[in-house]
Amino acid sequence: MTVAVRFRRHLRRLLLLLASCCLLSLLLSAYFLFSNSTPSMQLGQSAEPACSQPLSMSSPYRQLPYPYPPNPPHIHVHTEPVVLVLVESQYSQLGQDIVAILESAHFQFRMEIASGKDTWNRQLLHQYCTEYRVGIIGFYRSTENSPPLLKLRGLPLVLKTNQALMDCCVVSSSPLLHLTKPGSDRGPLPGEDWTSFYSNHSTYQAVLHARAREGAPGAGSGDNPGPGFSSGLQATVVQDMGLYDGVRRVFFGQGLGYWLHKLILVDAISYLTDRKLSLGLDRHILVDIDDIFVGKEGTRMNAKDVKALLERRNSCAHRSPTLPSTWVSLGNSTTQAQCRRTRAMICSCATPFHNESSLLEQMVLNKQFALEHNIPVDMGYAVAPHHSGVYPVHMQLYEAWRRVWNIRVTSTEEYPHLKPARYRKGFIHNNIMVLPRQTCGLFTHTIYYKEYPGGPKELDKSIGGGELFLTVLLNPISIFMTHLSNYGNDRLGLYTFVHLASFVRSWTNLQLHTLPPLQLAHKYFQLFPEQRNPLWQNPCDDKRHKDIWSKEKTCDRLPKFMVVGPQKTGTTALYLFLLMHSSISSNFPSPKTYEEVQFFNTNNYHKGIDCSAAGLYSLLCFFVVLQVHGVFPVPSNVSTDFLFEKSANYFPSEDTPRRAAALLPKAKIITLLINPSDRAYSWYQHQRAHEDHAALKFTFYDVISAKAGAPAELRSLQNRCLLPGLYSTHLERWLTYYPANQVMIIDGHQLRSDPASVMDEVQKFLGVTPHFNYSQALTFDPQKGFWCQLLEGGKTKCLGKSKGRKYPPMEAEARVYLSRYYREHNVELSKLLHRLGQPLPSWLREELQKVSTTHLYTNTNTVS
Ligand SMILES: Nc1ncnc2c1ncn2[C@@H]1O[C@H](COP(=O)(O)OS(=O)(=O)O)[C@@H](OP(=O)(O)O)[C@H]1O
Repeated sequence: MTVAVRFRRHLRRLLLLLASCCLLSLLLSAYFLFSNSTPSMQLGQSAEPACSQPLSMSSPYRQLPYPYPPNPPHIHVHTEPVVLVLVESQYSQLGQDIVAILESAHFQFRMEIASGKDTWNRQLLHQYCTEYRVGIIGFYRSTENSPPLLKLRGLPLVLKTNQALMDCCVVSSSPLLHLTKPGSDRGPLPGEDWTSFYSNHSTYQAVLHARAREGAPGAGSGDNPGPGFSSGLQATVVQDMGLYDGVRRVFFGQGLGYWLHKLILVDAISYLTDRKLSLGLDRHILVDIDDIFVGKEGTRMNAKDVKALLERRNSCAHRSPTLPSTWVSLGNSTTQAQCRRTRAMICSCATPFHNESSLLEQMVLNKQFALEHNIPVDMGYAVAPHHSGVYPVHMQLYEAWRRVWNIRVTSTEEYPHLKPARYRKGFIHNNIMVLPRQTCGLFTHTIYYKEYPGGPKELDKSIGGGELFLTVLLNPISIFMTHLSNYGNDRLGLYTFVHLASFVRSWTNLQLHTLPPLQLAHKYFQLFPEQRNPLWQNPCDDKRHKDIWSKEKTCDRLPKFMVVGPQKTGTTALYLFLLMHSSISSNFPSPKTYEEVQFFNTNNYHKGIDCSAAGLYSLLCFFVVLQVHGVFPVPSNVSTDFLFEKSANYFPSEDTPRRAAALLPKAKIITLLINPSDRAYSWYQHQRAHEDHAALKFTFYDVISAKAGAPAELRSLQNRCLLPGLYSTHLERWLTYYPANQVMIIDGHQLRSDPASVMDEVQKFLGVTPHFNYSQALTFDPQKGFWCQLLEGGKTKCLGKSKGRKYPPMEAEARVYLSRYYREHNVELSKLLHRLGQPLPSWLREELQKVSTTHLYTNTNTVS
């Protein structure tokens, strides 16, 4: 199949999905794609962001399927708009620039590689956009081969290519403007490959104008570009108000290399989505001043510098306030020696983290010093030197901060990683709110404007539409770190923020504010509640994190694979069989959860991956620290040994796959499936054995067929019986986070009847050596009725009496009910297994057989 044919099919499927979602949600969306063009248009230079309907999976837990799922849980129900970005290649610079903006603005998007030369695609997209009122943003960039003039196919718009332009200005009457304030940017525009637009149709209005550069062809020629354009000026960004063919569009006459295009792009998305994807006008900024006590002699602030800082701050605060107030965070000495010498206010000192008492001792000294010198001690905000202990998290620091300083807020640029900056996030750990910190280019060693790395122009560029400006534009809350020396000498810190505020004020309608750290942090997590819970990563995957991760900690002991369940499918048998292999080991049992760690789906996760008394059950504690206490086997060889954990309730957990993939992206995942009806029944019997009140009181049929108004305990038992059996839904979730070749799906019935052959497959899947011969090591125990470990002398070691219980067979009525209940899910599972190239287990074939028999029966009935 050619790429074009495949893309066409893919696109058709995608659009059908989007279309059906539009109908479902009745949300209008915008959808941007490349403009269609004359035959000479090069899609290699085009990339199109498109807004469409949202993707969000309905949770099977939110709606219990009663009596049969009204909406099968695999149906996508869209609730938020999504941008669809069509790029010609994944290496497209323009595509990457667009994605960077969408990510920074927290707009959901989906990227597709598309060939715009295909007329069929264009027709399909046009039809889609017209029908669902989806807007289009297109970029046109001239090449050497572009004809000087060309007409856009199907639209009354003419393009003039390869121009050198100057003096760009924002057209004040453009209805597209939201963040952007009209203004003029004097001087030449970057590049000589600009395209401008002309039209006689009133649907087009200019958004940006420029003039031909003096001496360039066409300069001063007095073009008449059309009714929506100013005579003699070139329109380099135009908006189509949809009066011609019903589709609203915005066209850019170049990529996003020019800073003003980035600003206009954000407004264009907002305009075409009727403000559904839009940034508010408020921006909060906090500027920390660090290294108060440790600046080199001669570079520290003097009294005049302090006065200048305060004056500037007060004057700006008076005017609306446009220059943020600064909240001074003192401390952060670079070494412990300096720390001791200066006893700075919040000098937590990088080492030694493992020694909580010495950390506490030093903090107490620092606090005393602060109190003696009337330095405020009640801000609840601190930063750590080099981000040590904040991320990756060291419990000792968090504890000491809380106990000595009552710290409630900190900031770091390390979570989840330093780069790319736009991915930085916040989280809350141990009741301390950690905010993302942004970079502003003022490093400790940068003292003079003229010595700015790369030259002063670099700083001015960053302020004037570059990185610093974009940080403020795209983040509702920005925290910057500066250093004392930046406010002495030539006062580069002041220069930077005063100019930044003035640039923001001249080009945008943004309102700049500041707040004390605690209020700012509350605001941050109100805006981004989804960031509250952290997502732990492996500290050894990032060199910077590894460097600040305490020396006595190691990442070698993280699991290489996980048995994730679901419960009652034979996970304990698999666990026992795996441990018989000389290269495979696991955690030792815990008093509460026996062999299961249950880290990712319980409160243990919130304790973090660091080990302390509080984090006793955290994963790394199991795999790292408990070995210190002799609880965990020390591996003989880290690279050939296979550590694993088995927690059977991971399988249906919403959070686990995401959390596991963040910490253990390379881990292999093993899941076992038995007939979901048998699984439900086994769970019910398990609960009876544990004297669960509802399980003892109600029959199995009562449980599975309980209606919406049934008692809570009954409904809860029903959920736990039925929901883990929605296999396709749960598997799809795992497959969103792990590639298919890292996931093994075992037929649990086969494990029960022929464990040796299953264990051979498992060994192959894991790549574990040496090969272990399970057919010699396992034997069928007729008394137990299951396969068990064969011990020396012919004795057997079987699982305890809670595995392989004796109970009456399931009633026929319940089986019929459950077969119907799981019918659709089993069909979905068969499709999924087919997609993965996996054989169907015999229980699934039998269930599918029932489906086709029922269909036949229904059809016959209908005909007769
Ligand atoms: N070799 C062997 N020995 C004992 N039991 C075996 C074995 N192989 C599979 N099974 C089946 O495993 C079922 C228990 O599954 P789990 O271990 O996953 O249960 S749990 O979720 O950990 O409680 C258990 O379910 P019940 O029969 O309902 O007790 C068994 O059917």
